[in-house]
Amino acid sequence: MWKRGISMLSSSKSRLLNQMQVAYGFNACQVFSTGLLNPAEDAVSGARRKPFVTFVLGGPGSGKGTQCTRIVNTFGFTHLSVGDLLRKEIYSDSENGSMILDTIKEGKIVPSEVTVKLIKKAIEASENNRILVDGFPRSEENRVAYERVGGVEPDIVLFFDCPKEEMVKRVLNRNQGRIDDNIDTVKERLTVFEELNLPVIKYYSKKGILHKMLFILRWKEDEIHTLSHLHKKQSAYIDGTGTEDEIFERVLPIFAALR
Ligand SMILES: Nc1ncnc2c1ncn2[C@@H]1O[C@H](COP(=O)(O)OP(=O)(O)OP(=O)(O)O)[C@@H](O)[C@H]1O
Ligand SMILES: O=c1ccn([C@@H]2O[C@H](COP(=O)(O)O)[C@@H](O)[C@H]2O)c(=O)[nH]1
Ligand SMILES: [Mg+2]
Repeated sequence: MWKRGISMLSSSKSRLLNQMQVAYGFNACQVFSTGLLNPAEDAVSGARRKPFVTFVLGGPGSGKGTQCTRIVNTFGFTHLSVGDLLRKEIYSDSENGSMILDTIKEGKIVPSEVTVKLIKKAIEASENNRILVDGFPRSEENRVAYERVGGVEPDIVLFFDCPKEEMVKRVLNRNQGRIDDNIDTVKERLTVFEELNLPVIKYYSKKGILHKMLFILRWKEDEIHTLSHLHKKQSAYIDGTGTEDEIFERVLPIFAALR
């Protein structure tokens, strides 16, 4: 699968990968073949290896899905968009379908037991050891429920920071027919993000596994100093503004060690 991926690389992607080789000292082909060498199961014992999990966080329209696609193409991760997993449930006759539909329409958060079960199932079904979990955990309750079931924390947490006005603009221009891409739901999603998701981001920041620091700048200025003072060493800034290419340039160094 990865070999086929390489042959399908467009010339612009190849150029970008070559630039990466120069900038970060690794070879794009190595990255793809590492995907082959990093299956979910141990080659000798056949036992399931601990997945290498990255949580991708950010407000609505901050560019999580867009950047996940690039990380997948470059570093051989499997992308689990939790929003997409939930949307599939709506159309799959699941007992929770109508509850999920209502919750998404309202911009609220689906109960942890539902999302954690879906994530666990998707990780177990993946043949890849590298997993991007996009859009989860949305709340402290989500985070604790995931840790209780999985027994582990994520290896990396990314946070795409974006001003509210830009996020709203992107969501309203998305044009993918999502039922929550309207001004009323977006307003609610922003409120939920601020009240329930920011505490999760702050938690990971304190643990030193958050690859983003200056988010506080846009949300709670008084806390910038404390957090950046405590966690300067472990943090890398991902500003979610600018072009998709510019943002991906900020993401690349975080995964460069994964050869
Ligand atoms: N850097 C960018 N500049 C302008 N538009 C962008 C940028 N990155 C993504 N977009 C566009 O903004 C919209 C939202 O992006 P995306 O779907 O990746 O966000 P998201 O964080 O996954 O949002 P959600 O939480 O609602 O799923 C898409 O239409 C995407 O094409
Ligand atoms: O962990 C999650 C993830 C998502 N939701 C609900 O889905 C929508 C859409 O999610 P996107 O990540 O923007 O695709 C979100 O607003 C929530 O209603 C959730 O409850 N829990
Ligand atoms: Mg998304």
